[in-house]
Order: sequence, then structure tokens, then C-alpha cells
Amino acid sequence: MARARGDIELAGISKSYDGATYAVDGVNLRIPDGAYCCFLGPSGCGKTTILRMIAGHEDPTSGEILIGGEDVVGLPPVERRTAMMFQSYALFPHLTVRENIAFALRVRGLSKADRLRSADAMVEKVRLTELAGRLPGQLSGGQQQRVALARAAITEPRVLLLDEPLSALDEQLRVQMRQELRRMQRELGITFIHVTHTQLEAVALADLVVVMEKGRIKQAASAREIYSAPQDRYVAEFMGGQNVLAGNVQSLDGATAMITASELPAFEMPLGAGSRVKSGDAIDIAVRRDDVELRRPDGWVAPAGRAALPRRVLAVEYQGNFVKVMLDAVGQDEFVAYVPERQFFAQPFTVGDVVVATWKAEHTRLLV
Ligand SMILES: Nc1ncnc2c1ncn2[C@@H]1O[C@H](COP(=O)(O)OP(=O)(O)OP(=O)(O)O)[C@@H](O)[C@H]1O
Repeated sequence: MARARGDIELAGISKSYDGATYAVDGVNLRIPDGAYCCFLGPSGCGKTTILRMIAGHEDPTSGEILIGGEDVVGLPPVERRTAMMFQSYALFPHLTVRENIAFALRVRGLSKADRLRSADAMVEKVRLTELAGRLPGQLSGGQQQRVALARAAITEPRVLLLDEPLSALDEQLRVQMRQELRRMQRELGITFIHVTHTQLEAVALADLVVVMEKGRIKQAASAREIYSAPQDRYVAEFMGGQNVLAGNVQSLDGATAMITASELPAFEMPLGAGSRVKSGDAIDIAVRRDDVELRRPDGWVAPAGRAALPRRVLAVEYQGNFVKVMLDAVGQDEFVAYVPERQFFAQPFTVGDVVVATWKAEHTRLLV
């Protein structure tokens, strides 16, 4: 039998719990079969509600949810062929690892021997063979999580839904389990939908990152695109690593714009194809913190094609392979440069130093 398709389409789904406010507000999204998709956003933005609607634990107020082309709204969870892995792993304390995993097959009407045989194969896949006879209480957090993952995967779902799966683990284990999740997803070849409020987690794992705010999708794209081409101030600030400045379009000349921002001398930047800004528009611009270079003023004049912003060093924070240099705010916006560690220590700056923050004009991004 051909493997069931696990592509998902959310078509205009909304959810209101109280009939007045919307936890999810008109979401449209296609998630390809076999993708690792992360929903990312601050607490309360509706991530879990979307997950629960896909699983069938919650009905949308309006809209359609298609899995493998089939509208699943109204179908009970077991008929959707999705499985959910919860934050608290919800393992049975009196059953061994093997029995916990086999238990998920009880509804399938398999004999106990068959269930245990399948469980053994899954135990091997999640690398728990040595621990198969232990009780959950005798396992570490990471090991318990693997059991939970195996228990969800053994039902052969076409979509695996994970709600903040790594939040109970410490930092080191989180990184390890992140790799483990990705490995499992590749091995099983099914769609994973993972809810998180941690940017790094989403960026490290996902083929498709969905950034949400107040029940709506702000941007859905690859991690690299979201980071290097954020759509607006919200996404840029939420993903981090960027300076976002409020500015103005002073004038336009074909595909270039003369941009000014508070205290930033006017500079020319290329406009992307299809840009619709007009002269005089108030805009936001973003520049990556690692695209900013710091220079000592010493009579240095920025050549054409570079933006230059005179500033004072407010704070310096060592971060290992780079140094975070915080500069005086630009208007309301903070401004930070990430200087490679070796470069910084070849000519260190200290608090109070006057510097020129400069970057290639082409590295400036116009946010809509
Ligand atoms: N069962 C419920 N009844 C009423 N309101 C709810 C219910 N579940 C969630 N909400 C509300 O819906 C909104 C979205 O909640 P949801 O749990 O989907 O957000 P989230 O992004 O997953 O947040 P978190 O990261 O904190 O889990 C919130 O305002 C929340 O208070």
C-alpha cells in the first residue's frame, strides 16, 4: 500500500473560544508532505490552537483543514492518522519502555506478541534497546522523551505533532534532542509539525518556519529566508540578530532610493524588484548585526555604497566567537554590532569610545 500523504493545507482557518476574540485568525498555509515545519511565536499567539485543530482536539470556528487532500474537520483524532507528542510525556509509570511503546498499538487489535515485536523495532530506531526493560521513573528526561516519540511514531501517523517537545530539557540535552528529532523525521519520512517559542530551535530544525503574531501568520518560509529577508519589523525583531531603524525615503532614482533615518546621514540603497515605496514614505530598514563594521572615526569618510552612522559604545559583551558591541540608540531603536572575536581583540573598543558603524548599502533591507 502506498504511504498516506501527509501534506497539510490550512484554508482560512479561524478559531474563537469566546465568540468575541480570535485565537487563530484567518490562517492560510500549505505544508508539503514530509516537511519539518515549526510554528514559532510568543506565548498566546495561537500556535497550540493550530496544532490542536490539526490533531482534531479542537474544531475550527471556520475554515478547512486538509490532510493528504482530504478535509478532516469533524473527523475524530484517530481517523486523521496524526499523532501528538506532548510537553509532559505522559508515560505510564508502571509499564516498561517496551510496554509503553507497545501500548499505543492496543487499539489496532494486534496480538500482544505482535505489538511487542513492533515495539522492539521501534525501540531500536530510537536507540533505547538497552533500556527497554526499565520503567519511566528510571530514565532521564531525554530518554523519556525518546520513549514518547517512539510511542507516537509506532502508530505510523502521516503527521506527527509536537507541542514544545524540548521545553522540559536543559540546554545541552535540548541541542542533542533537536538532532534526534530531525534524524527521526528523516528516517520516518513523515510530516513533523513542531510548536516552539524559541527562535533557535525553529531555525535549527525546520524546512518551513511559520512566524505568528496574534493569531495570524506573519511570514512562512525557510529559516534562511526568514532570517535574511524578514518581511517586516515584527519578524526582524522577533528573529533577532538585526538592527531595525525607522526611516524615510528621501528620493527615488530608478531602482535606488535615498534613505534617511534618525541621525543616520542619507545613503543610497538598491531597491528590490517590485518595491512599491514612494518618495516621502516612512519605512523601516533592517541591517544584520554581523553586517555592521565598526571603525574609529579618525577622519574616515564613508565611500559611495556604504552607510555610516557615528555612534558611541554603550556596552561590550563577550559572546565567545564574536563580541556584541551595543551602541547608543538611534532614535527609539537600539543598535548593535557583532564583531568577530579575533578582529575585535586586534583593536578593542571600550565603553564611551566614539565609533562609526558602517555597512554596505546593499546589505540594507527595506521592510514593508
Ligand atoms: N481552551 C481555551 N479556552 C479559551 N481560550 C483559550 C483556550 N485555549 C487557548 N485559549 C486562548 O487562545 C489564545 C491562543 O492560545 P494558544 O495556546 O493557541 O497560544 P500559544 O501560542 O500556543 O501559546 P503558548 O506558547 O503560551 O502555549 C490565547 O489567548 C489563549 O488564552
